[in-house]
Amino acid sequence: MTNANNWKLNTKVVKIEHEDGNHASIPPIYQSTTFKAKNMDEMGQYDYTRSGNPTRTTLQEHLAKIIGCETVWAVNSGMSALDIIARLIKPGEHVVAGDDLYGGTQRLLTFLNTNGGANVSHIDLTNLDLVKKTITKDTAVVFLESPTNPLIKVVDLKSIADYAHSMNPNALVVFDNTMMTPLLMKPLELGADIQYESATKYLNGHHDIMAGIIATNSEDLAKRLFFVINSIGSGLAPFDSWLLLRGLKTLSLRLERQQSNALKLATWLQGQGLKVRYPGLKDHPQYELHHSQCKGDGAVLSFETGDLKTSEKIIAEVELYAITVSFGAVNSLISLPCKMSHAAIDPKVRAERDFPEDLIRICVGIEDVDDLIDDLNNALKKAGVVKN
Ligand SMILES: Cc1ncc(COP(=O)(O)O)c(C=O)c1O
Ligand SMILES: N[C@@H](CCSC[C@H](N)C(=O)O)C(=O)O
Repeated sequence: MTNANNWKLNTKVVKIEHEDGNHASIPPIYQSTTFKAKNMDEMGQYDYTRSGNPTRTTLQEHLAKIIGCETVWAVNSGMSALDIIARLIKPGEHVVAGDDLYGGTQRLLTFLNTNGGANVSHIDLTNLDLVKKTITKDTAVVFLESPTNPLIKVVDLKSIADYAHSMNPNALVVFDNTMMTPLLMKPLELGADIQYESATKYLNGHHDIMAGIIATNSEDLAKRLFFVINSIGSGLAPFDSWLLLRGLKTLSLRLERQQSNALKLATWLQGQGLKVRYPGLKDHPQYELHHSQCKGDGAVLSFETGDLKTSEKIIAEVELYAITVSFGAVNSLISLPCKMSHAAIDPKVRAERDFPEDLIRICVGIEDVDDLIDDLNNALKKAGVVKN
């Protein structure tokens, strides 16, 4: 009699089930393109790594347990995950997407829109009246992300999914859960048909691989998604699958420290009189909504200084934070989204969407929070934002 189904998520992330025949404690890396057939009529489970690989299977099954879903496919980046999902859209179909999605997501959806692949309406998904006006019986797919990167806006997944399905039972609600991870949010339980994540971020946690995951409870969707993955060859490579398996073991521990650091840093920044966006702050406009659908706040925050040059000076002066794009690694990062992660969005579009050019994004790591505050304090002083 096993108790495994009752294990808490903190346990499930650590306990990787696998069997390789030699009883290795850690899942081996099957760094092999091909697998031998017993004979010409019996191919066995694996033939070619594009179609399937045991290390990738171990990862996918492990993730399915963590997410609590039927199927997970591991692919070679978060963008690849989106591309695979987008191939389910038929030419000209109506797609509704947020106006504050990650820059790369916006770029791919814009490409689809301008190349006849889809008819995309980008709207403010925090406005439920607008959502109801825009989603119709002809809407085929709704793309959501929450909290958004980097404006930290929260969308009401359950209400939007219920409404989309009431208008069109076949509509696909697709949720990008990169910011929250399966530990803090369960999009499939809230009505999403497909959940995807850039595993490059928190799931791996060490900024040493690119990876994406796609999760669903629908057997039909799982098959259609696998058809695309196998056809275009976007399954995650064995070594990257192995690194992701390794990274996942510390996900819960990393997130715990990152979130506690993020809340302290956000509170401190707010104390300096800055406009801070973080869902853990009680005055976040969607604090209640966020906490009704998530178990934590993540570790990405952003703040405005009111002046682009001041923001640039702060970023130039920090010593501890790496100036890089991306988030979810164990070390803290700082960036200017309008010039870095979100440069792919036309500046005119950014302005229309109230995307502040001076917005600084911080992705909080696991360092000692006192050092993180000290370093930022020094930079704020040098930039003339604080006096002492
Ligand atoms: C919210 C979000 N979704 C998806 C992606 C794309 O993931 P990847 O970089 O792994 O392709 C990113 C960042 O790149 C992201 O921030
Ligand atoms: N040059 C890259 C930028 C990647 S941004 C990565 C990440 N999602 C973030 O928000 O920092 C590109 O063109 O995609």
